[in-house]
Amino acid sequence: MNNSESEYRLEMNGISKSFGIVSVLQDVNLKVKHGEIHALIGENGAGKSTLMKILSGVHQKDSGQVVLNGEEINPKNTHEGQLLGISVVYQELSLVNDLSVAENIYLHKLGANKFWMNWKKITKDAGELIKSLGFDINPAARVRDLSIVQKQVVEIAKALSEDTKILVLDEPTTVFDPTDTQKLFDNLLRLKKEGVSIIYISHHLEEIFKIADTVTVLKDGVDTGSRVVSETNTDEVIKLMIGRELKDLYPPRHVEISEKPIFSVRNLTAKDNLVHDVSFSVKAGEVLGIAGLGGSGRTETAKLIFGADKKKSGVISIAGIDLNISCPANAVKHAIGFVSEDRKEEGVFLPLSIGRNISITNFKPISNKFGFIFSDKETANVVGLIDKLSIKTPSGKVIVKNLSGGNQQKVALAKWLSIDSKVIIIDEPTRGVDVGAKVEIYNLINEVAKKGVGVIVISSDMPEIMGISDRILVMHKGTIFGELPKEKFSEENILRYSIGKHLKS
Ligand SMILES: Nc1ncnc2c1ncn2[C@@H]1O[C@H](COP(=O)(O)OP(=O)(O)OP(=O)(O)O)[C@@H](O)[C@H]1O
Repeated sequence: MNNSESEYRLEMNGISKSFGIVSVLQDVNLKVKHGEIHALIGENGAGKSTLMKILSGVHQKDSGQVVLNGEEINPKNTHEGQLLGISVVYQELSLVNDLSVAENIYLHKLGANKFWMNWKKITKDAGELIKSLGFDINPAARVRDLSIVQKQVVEIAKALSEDTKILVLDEPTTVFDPTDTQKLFDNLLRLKKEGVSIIYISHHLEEIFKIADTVTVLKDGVDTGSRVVSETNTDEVIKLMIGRELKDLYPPRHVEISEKPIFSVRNLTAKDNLVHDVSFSVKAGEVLGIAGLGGSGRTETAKLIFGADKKKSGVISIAGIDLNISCPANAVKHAIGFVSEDRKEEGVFLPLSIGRNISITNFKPISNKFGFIFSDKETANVVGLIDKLSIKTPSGKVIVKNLSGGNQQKVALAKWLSIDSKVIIIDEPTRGVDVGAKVEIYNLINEVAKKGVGVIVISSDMPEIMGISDRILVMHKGTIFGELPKEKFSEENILRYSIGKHLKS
């Protein structure tokens, strides 16, 4: 059999890559067949995205060989990668906010020798492409005005607007609810049938066992093995990933919950009415989960509380005292913390160091009365948190932009855990975070609750929200539709409330 008849469409052989003195990939092999879904998994910072960036032309390898359809390739940039049929949907959305959906999808077609495009036709094509994926988004809308779920769909449509041979999806479902995830899977199975090879990166192991044919595991820049999915199991895969067995994904909670609420909202209604009549309270030490489908108003409720969105009416109170929260700075002053779901836009400052990001919410302990920051104090302040959250970095001085996605998420979290909040709202706490680090984040949530903080966790991850909450509120159409005490937790009950149905008696 000569190379061009190989059973593999893609072979990445012995790939190594360093950034400066940091070695990120060492002698990595990845072999992907025609028309298969190949999962690529590993802890945060293991090198998954870097390997895919070498494949697509963003980075150049130091050594090794990439063979596509029997021919060695060396794309120098993403445009060359695209011409070879390699399309990547990155974890960090790369859309241009001020352009329309259609312009974003077809922008790359404006090559060096093309200055004019028929935008009317392109808008129509973009609409059809999105519809063919089973979603409904106005192709003429500005990307800035889309929800994060819609932005992710546009990213996927953009990747498919080319003649794609290899489609790489880097954690595509982190913003999706179960219905959207299923739609994506249907599309992937269709593409697979059409012969497209799909490389699927995810920290959700259940997704891998649902749709992937093969799985390759990376650990600290080395591939620790590939397995046929039907011949392996979760325990084996976790062991390849973290080098040990994992006992409790959801650590047991030993936290005393107060009698009285520490935080409450009454009849909270947004100026645009998209969220209306939301009333609930959280007790000190309690972890309150908020579930619901995308667009049900979970994140919008958090933003209203935090003063990031304007409210029409409603009362917010801490320890029984009514507050007037007009803006996020005001919310922080009243000891309300908020970890946003949109890491890139609102969660971290990418050009700043880890240390500055963590201390930005609270400069007082590390600055003098004129506001000068003592950088040694700042560094000392963050070292503990870096350690606690296992943020993979040589030092707190590293620029956040250069961290892996999951480690950026940990920085976003550490930023808020470093201040003394009375209530903290965490929107999708483990988005993009590997299974080992998830446990560390859950432990930290328990620790924060133990200090008497009321913790509100918004999550689309059903096992997670059931695993860490004391009580779950379910939102539907902008308001709270139902409340589940621990003994009523089940995926079915959450889903029923999410779609506006009552529980079966
Ligand atoms: N441009 C860069 N400069 C310096 N270091 C980098 C750069 N890009 C990535 N790294 C480092 O390379 C390592 C691997 O990162 P990568 O993004 O490939 O990990 P990952 O497996 O995709 O992680 P995650 O699951 O968190 O997304 C990390 O330690 C990261 O900090």
